[in-house]
Amino acid sequence: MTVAPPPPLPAWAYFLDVDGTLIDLAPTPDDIQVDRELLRLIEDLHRLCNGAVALISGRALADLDHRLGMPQLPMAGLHGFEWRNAAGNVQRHATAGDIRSIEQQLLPLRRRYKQLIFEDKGTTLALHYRQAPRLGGYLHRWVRNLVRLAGKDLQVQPGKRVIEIKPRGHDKGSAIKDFMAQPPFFGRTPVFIGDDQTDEHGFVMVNQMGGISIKVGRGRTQASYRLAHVAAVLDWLRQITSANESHDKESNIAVT
Ligand SMILES: O=P(O)(O)OC[C@H]1O[C@H](O[C@H]2O[C@H](CO)[C@@H](O)[C@H](O)[C@H]2O)[C@H](O)[C@@H](O)[C@@H]1O
Repeated sequence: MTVAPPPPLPAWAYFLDVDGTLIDLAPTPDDIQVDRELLRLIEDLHRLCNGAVALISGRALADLDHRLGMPQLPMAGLHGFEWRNAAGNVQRHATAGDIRSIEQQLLPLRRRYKQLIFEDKGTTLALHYRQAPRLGGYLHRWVRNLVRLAGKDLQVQPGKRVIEIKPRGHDKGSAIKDFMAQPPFFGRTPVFIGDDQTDEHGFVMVNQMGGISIKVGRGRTQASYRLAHVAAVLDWLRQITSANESHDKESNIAVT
């Protein structure tokens, strides 16, 4: 069922997934297009919501900073394993599990299937098969088995044409909970928008907090609301900025 979310309010706290939510998916992680209009929208939202806007991504903070160039923006990276709060303090959670051994064991797969893209994010690893979708089932079984044999400290996080291996203990839900305990998020109604399986942790957390969870696109979800695609997300968020523009215009008219 498709339920449209209510109009957004500047008094809420906004947690935004990146790939597939703010930015259209691309053939490879490096191919995403970040346009100026998106950056302006994020900046406007951040200002109009008194700073209560954070990105919640599977990408690393360094990657997001490199692509977006917004070093002041609160963000959680690596599915919740690192985060930067509104004061600019960066925290990286301690991890267990031998991710380097998994990296070594993935080498034969990478040598055999040249279409696979391997993303080493330090704390987590991602194996992308968007260029070879038919390998998906086989790769998922292979990696699941590998991670199971490695013990209980690591887990598989499936995503869109990607299999990620990450430590247990943190996720997008825990990142949102951490942000909500601090200013300027504290006391606001949390909104989380995401499109992928890793975002389900965020939806569950926001639902528990009485917030607004929004799934982008199709598929089973714990989210309460749905938006069809990236353009619909941006249009929905723009209601805040355009309402403010018309308010400014009205005040200008009143003053002059
Ligand atoms: O949590 P997100 O911000 O949505 O990040 C999830 C993963 O996104 C990236 O991979 C996905 O997007 C790529 C570019 O569009 C696409 O080629 C790939 O198939 C998708 O899975 C990123 O590369 C991962 O590190 C993120 O975890």
